[in-house]
Order: sequence, then C-alpha cells, then structure tokens
Amino acid sequence: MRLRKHVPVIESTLKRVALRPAASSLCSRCRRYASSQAYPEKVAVLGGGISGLASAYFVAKEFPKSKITIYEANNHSGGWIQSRRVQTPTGDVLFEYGARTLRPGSNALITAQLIQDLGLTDNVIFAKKGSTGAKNRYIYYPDRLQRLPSPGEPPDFWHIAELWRSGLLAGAPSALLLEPFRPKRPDSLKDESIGAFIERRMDKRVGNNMASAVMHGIYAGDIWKLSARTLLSQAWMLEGLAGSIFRGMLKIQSETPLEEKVMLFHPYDLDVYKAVREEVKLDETFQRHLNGCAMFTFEDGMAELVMALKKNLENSGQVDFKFGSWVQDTKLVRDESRQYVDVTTGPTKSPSTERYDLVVSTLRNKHLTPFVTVQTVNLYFPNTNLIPQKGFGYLIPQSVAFEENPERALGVIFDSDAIQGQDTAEGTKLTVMLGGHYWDGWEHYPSDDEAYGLAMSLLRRHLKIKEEPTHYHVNLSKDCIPQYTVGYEERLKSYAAQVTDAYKGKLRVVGSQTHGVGVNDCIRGAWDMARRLRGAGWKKIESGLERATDDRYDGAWVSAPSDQGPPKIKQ
Ligand SMILES: C=Cc1c2[nH]c(c1C)Cc1[nH]c(c(CCC(=O)O)c1C)Cc1[nH]c(c(C)c1CCC(=O)O)Cc1[nH]c(c(C)c1C=C)C2
Repeated sequence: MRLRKHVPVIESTLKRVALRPAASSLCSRCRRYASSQAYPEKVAVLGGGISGLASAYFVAKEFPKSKITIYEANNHSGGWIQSRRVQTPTGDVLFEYGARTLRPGSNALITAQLIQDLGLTDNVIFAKKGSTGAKNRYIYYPDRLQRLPSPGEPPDFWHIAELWRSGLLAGAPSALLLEPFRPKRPDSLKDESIGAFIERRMDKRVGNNMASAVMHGIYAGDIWKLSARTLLSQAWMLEGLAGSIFRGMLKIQSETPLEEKVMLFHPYDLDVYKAVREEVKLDETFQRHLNGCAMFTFEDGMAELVMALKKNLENSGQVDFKFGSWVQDTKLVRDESRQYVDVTTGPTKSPSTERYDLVVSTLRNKHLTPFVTVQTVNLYFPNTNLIPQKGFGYLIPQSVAFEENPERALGVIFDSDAIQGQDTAEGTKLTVMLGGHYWDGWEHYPSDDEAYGLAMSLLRRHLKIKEEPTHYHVNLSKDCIPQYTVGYEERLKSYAAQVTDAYKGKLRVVGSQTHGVGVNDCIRGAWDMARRLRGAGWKKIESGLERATDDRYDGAWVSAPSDQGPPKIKQ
C-alpha cells in the first residue's frame, strides 16, 4: 500500500523535486552529486527528544568538525522522559512521567556504552534478576491480581492450578496442543492484527487475556489493531517457514547443532548486532552488573541520561540548541555542485531558513502510524505497608469487564518495589497508567483532578487502598506512543522510498515511529544511522530506514549462535 499523503515537512519538497536543475555535476555511475566535501559541515537534527540527542551525539562523534544544530519545539530536551523530585516531610521521592527503566540485553548494549562514555556508570541503579520488584508481575483478572510465574521459577502445580481456575489461561492448553495442526496462512495474507493472528493460530481468549496485557504494557495499544507481522515477527516468520509456529521452531532447532543456541534475526539486525559486538567495549564491572540485572535506571531517574547527553553536546562546542523552534518545512535544494536541505523554522509570520548539508529528522509522520495518549498519575503514600502484593506492578488486559475497569486504566506500576535507591522518603510509590487505545479519537482528556479521581477509584477497587496519597502528580503525554498497526511494514517501506526520493540521502529518519518504541531502540537507531554516515556514507542515497527496505532474504530471518564473538550467519 502506498501512502496517500506525506509528512508535512517533506510534502512541499515532493512537489519541488520535480524541478530538477541542470545536472552538470551529477555523477552518472553512482547517481549522486559528486562532492569533494569530506564531511557534512552543517548538520541539523530535528527534535530534541532522546532520539534527537542521541543522533546529535553519534553524528558529532563520527564527524568531529561538523557543526550541529538541534531544533526542538519545546523549551526542554528529552521529549517524554521527565523525572521530578518531590519533597515530603520525611525526605524526597522521584516521580517519572515517561519511561522509568531500561532493559539489559543485546538491545541495550549501545545504551550501556553511551552511559559509560558519558561517565554515568556510578549513577546507575540495578534491579537484580531475582529481586521481588523484578520477578513478581501481575495481571488483573477477572477481579483480582494474578501473579505470573517468573522466568527461572520452578513450575508450581498449585500456582498454575490457581491461574487456571481464574480463567486467565482459558484456551491456552488446547491452543498450544492444536497449533501445529491449524491450517497455514494463505499466501495472500500479508499482515493481520495480533488478535486475529492469535485467534487463527491458537485461541481468541489467549489474545484478549495474555497478549493484550503485554501490549498494554509496551504500546498501550489494542491487539485488534496492532500488526502481528511487526510485533510478533518471529512467530509470523516461523509460521511462514513451516506452516505452524511450533513446527517452525522444531525445524530451526533440528537444523542447528546442539552446541549452538538458536537466535532469530532479521538479516539487517544481524549486521547491526555484529557491528555492536565489534564496537561496544564495556568495563567488566558494569557488564557484570548488567548481566545480573532485570532492569536499570539512574539515581535521579531517566532524566539523568538526558541531562548528561545535553551537557556533553553543549560542552563539545559542536552543537547548538534551538529551543522553541517549530520545524515548518524542509526542502532539498541544489546548486551547481552540491545538494542541501533548507530547514525553515519558527513562528509562521516570521520564519527563518537555514541551509544544511545533512538533516536527521526525528519528527513524526502522522500518515505512517497513529499514536496513543497516555496519562500517568504518580502517587506517594507514606505508609510502607499499603498493599500486600509486592512486585513490579500489574497490567489490565482488554478482557477485563468494564465494571472492573471503568477508568480505562492499562496498568499500575509499584515503583517503590520495582526500583529501589531513588528516594530518601520511605513509603509506597505507585503509578497508574490511563488511556492508551481506549482514548482513540478523543479530543478532550481528563483534567488533572479528574485523572487523580480515576486513579484513586481504581486503586480503591483493585488494591483496597483506603488512604489518600500525600503527594501526587498527573501528566498527560499526548500522542506519545506510535502504534505499529496492520500494514505498518508496507507503509514504512513506502515512506523510506519517498524520503529517499525527496531528499536524495540528505535527510535521514530516526525515532520511535520507525526504529522501535523503547529508549534502547531509539538510541540504537540513532547509533546505526550515524554508523551508516561514516566516511563517505553520508553521501549515499539512504533514508535511515534501510532495515525496512532490506529485501536480501525476502522477509526471512536468519538464526545465529549466541556465543560471545560475532555470530556466524546460518542459512
Ligand atoms: C508512558 C508509558 C509507556 C508505556 N510503554 C512504554 C512507555 C514509555 C514503552 C515501553 N515500556 C516497556 C517497553 C518494553 C521494552 C523496554 O524497552 O523496556 C517499552 C518499549 C515495558 C514496560 N512497561 C511498563 C514499564 C514500567 C516498562 C519498563 C520500561 C519503561 O519504564 O517504560 C509499564 C507500562 N508501560 C505502559 C503502560 C500502560 C504500563 C502499565 C503498567 C505504556
């Protein structure tokens, strides 16, 4: 499917690119302007969220002589990541409005290297793998908290029986047994919703109970809209390979020598993974802590990473911040020998235009994905024994009856259990997450007072909390999480082609809409973009969306052994 419209900033460019100049210096063999310039002298980064800051950082490292300007519409950097300290009579507590933790693992290696390079390792706090906050995760179903078995926990018959009795596992056993015998998807089916995929291969109830809870916790999204091909990519691939997820797993396992562990990669990710392994050099102690933790963050919250990045960029002398700068337009311009991008910013009545050799855009394209809005209510209670359940928190699946969730909450995080070491005040810290896909199409959202009322009514019903918090904060993150809905991969491909066509490699796209919604994803995307600019890479006609257009294996994945060295490709 082609995009009907384009991102506003590139729209005008698409009209103008038809007016081609006399291509006297267009190199006919490589189809790009032959420029003797060794590096991009002027670079613009559009957006000062984590993707924009990380992009500026990695581009500055690749090209120490480049001058970089970051345009940010708000008056602060960091985007959705905001951490605030609140004073209480007995000490202070930290409230996070956006992402609050990072997950370790291969996807976090670039983040870890960045943290180390910024000198932040001493400020990192780790939640150990076995800790209560890390291992106890709950799902609210149908009218109470159900603890999920944690990874590595020995199977407990009575626990499983209890979960079965609650109805949370309804349909799961037969779904798993029958999955290998269900018909293969028709070749014409290029994508479908997660809900439809699970219904087709297993059982609708498994989707509405388990999958929807997980998708609430990551995307705040609706399993009946999110793309199975993108978000359940491995299961989708295995079905394509062998007609069934289970049989696909068996096939790959049987073809892999016993001493190797199967890891499935998109071919593009395998290249990135290899490059990460080659370039990341972590201190032994830091690496050991990362290996042993379930999640990590900073003493002063995630904003520490943003502040350290900003300070580093300011001190580099290479980077200039322009806050309160709305990007109105970007367009490709050409003179006799070179191509540039003109970036127009500022208020509509008195806009200003600057010319750049290269632009990195983290701005959104509303035609690529919809977004959901999440409202967070952070609450602090001095009572340390407010709730009997200890753990990370709980998620509320779509299957929970309206009477049990009229507030349209997605989940509750037990912050004071999940991460310890951020607060000096003792007590219980919770965050209630409201909205997400339940608010699709809404024009008005709850006021702070209303959101507080919703959060408290939920906590009274679900956790039997009778006390009022002494401190709370409400934050509305409007359109904060992009939704990778059905057809996303085709739209992304088409978007990549449009960006390449319109900017001829002079504008690269990075960010949560195109590279994954997690903080690690955004940082890794920025790093990979900058890596591709290396040397003369910045002169290549690329868009930053090369993963989407990588047709080397026609959508297949490759498996690789998980040894410590660079993986060998197995096909
Ligand atoms: C503002 C709300 C967010 C919701 N999801 C995300 C944000 C920022 C992004 C996100 N959350 C998680 C992942 C998985 C992998 C990762 O990179 O960590 C992603 C991409 C897992 C997660 N879910 C919740 C938490 C606290 C975390 C850990 C990471 C983080 O701090 O964001 C709980 C949770 N997140 C959301 C809801 C509705 C929710 C409910 C309890 C939406």
